Amino acid sequence: MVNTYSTDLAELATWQVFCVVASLSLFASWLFKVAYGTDVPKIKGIPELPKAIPFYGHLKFLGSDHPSAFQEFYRENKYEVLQAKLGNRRILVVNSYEAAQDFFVRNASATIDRPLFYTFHSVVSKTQGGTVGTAPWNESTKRMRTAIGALMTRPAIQRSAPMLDIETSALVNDIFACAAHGASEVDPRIFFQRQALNLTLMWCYARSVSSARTKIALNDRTVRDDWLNELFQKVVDAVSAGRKSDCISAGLLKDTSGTKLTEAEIKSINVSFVSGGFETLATSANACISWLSTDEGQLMQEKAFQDILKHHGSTEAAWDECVLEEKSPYVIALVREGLRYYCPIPLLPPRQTMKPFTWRGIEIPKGLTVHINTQSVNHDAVCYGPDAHLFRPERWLEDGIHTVKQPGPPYQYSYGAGSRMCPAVAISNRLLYATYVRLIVHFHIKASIDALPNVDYIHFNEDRSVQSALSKRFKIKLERRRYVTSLEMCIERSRKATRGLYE
Ligand code: HEM
Repeated sequence: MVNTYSTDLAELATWQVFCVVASLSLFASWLFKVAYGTDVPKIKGIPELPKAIPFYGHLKFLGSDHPSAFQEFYRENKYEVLQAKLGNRRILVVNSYEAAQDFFVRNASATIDRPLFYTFHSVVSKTQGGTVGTAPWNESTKRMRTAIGALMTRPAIQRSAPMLDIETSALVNDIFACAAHGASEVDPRIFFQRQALNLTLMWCYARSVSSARTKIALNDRTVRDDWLNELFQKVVDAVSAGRKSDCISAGLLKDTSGTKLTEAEIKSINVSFVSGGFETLATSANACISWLSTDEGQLMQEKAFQDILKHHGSTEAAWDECVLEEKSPYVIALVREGLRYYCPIPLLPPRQTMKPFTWRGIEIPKGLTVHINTQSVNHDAVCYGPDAHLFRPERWLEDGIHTVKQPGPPYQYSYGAGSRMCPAVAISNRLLYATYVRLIVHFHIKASIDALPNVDYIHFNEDRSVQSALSKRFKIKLERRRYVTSLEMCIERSRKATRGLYE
């Protein structure tokens, strides 16, 4: 007779073994998925970076400077678009100008979304709310972009001229004073940072900051967040009390149109403006001035000076008009070349595909993260010619010498392109134009002998592991132009014209 007790035990043992094996296989399959899997499967037809490792994907292979690693790979292998794994996220990186146009301009509606990142959206952005530049495409983002569009019209920018006047005039005055009126050398970085920060603060909250507070605000995120909340609350109080406050926040709070924004959305626009504007503008201006200060740059300053006089008429007219109109083609070219050459954001904030589309016969799926490698696109020799690696404003002018025709809008990718392109292109170009004009008409900008700038388009950046570039420190000397004596008069005229406009 069969012993039922021992049969049961045997069955139990088999069952236990089965359960252990099943659990182990489930665990192994889960582990494999976590180690090697990606949110979107591999895309057929697009080359993938080599040397992915479990869990990290290509993060270690890419090192701390992702744009340069991708750019190098494009140069060596001619891969205009590459795929890579960052942890378990599959990304596409676009490295050539032509492919960037295909993805962002010709397929603008398919690349309008932005991905959600746990760390950013759940942790970092808790303090001030997210920015428009990191928000996925939804009804709220649509409303915010519409409101921003209305703030960036040509008449709105013309109305901002006094703000630009105050800030560019303050920059010239302060930097010259700090350089002991030409007697000593000066590190210009903090002045450009303060100019950009003040511009966005005035715009959003009708307030500016002292240099001491700029330093604290630049270095301490918590202080900055508290302070932005404080500034916003002041505007809310002023609007509730019926007091006049001439700024974006007040305008949006009082808006009675059908697209009225919530307070959280208005705060988000403010934070987007302050964070979107201050690092980018300051980096572009600082880097361009570093180039101008070199020996080669002296010739460019001279060409710019002559062109400014030709198109504005006189130094004084240029000082007054530059905040209202960009008349000098050479300075316009200088602004454009400065942005092309020194990318304030070398790898653009990611987009996410909203719908599938076909690119050169390859199916690009929905829900895929796409980055534009601006550093690579802006130095793409196929688009800009064999001298793409040189800083040459003349490439944007008809000079009859150079045969490669430069691209039309967006000219370069530092502002991005397509449906989520930077909405502040016109005002940023105007501020950079006015800054260069006001410095060039009064000074020869010369590099320091001991603290030379690094003018290389990759190595100018102090920390290549972070999203926004920041120029390494250097010093310049400001020598007054010999026959131009109107500096103090110009500064005084700006001061009088804008007195009492802002606190
Ligand atoms: C030289 C100056 C600037 C540069 C190089 C720059 C660059 C950029 C770039 C690359 C993007 C992402 C574009 C894309 O995904 O295609 C962006 C977005 C944005 N920028 Fe700028 N920016 C500058 C100045 C400013 C200023 C002054 C403001 C506001 C006052 C501003 C506000 C924004 C906003 C709100 C977005 C988000 C747009 C969206 O996601 O829909 N930017 N900017």
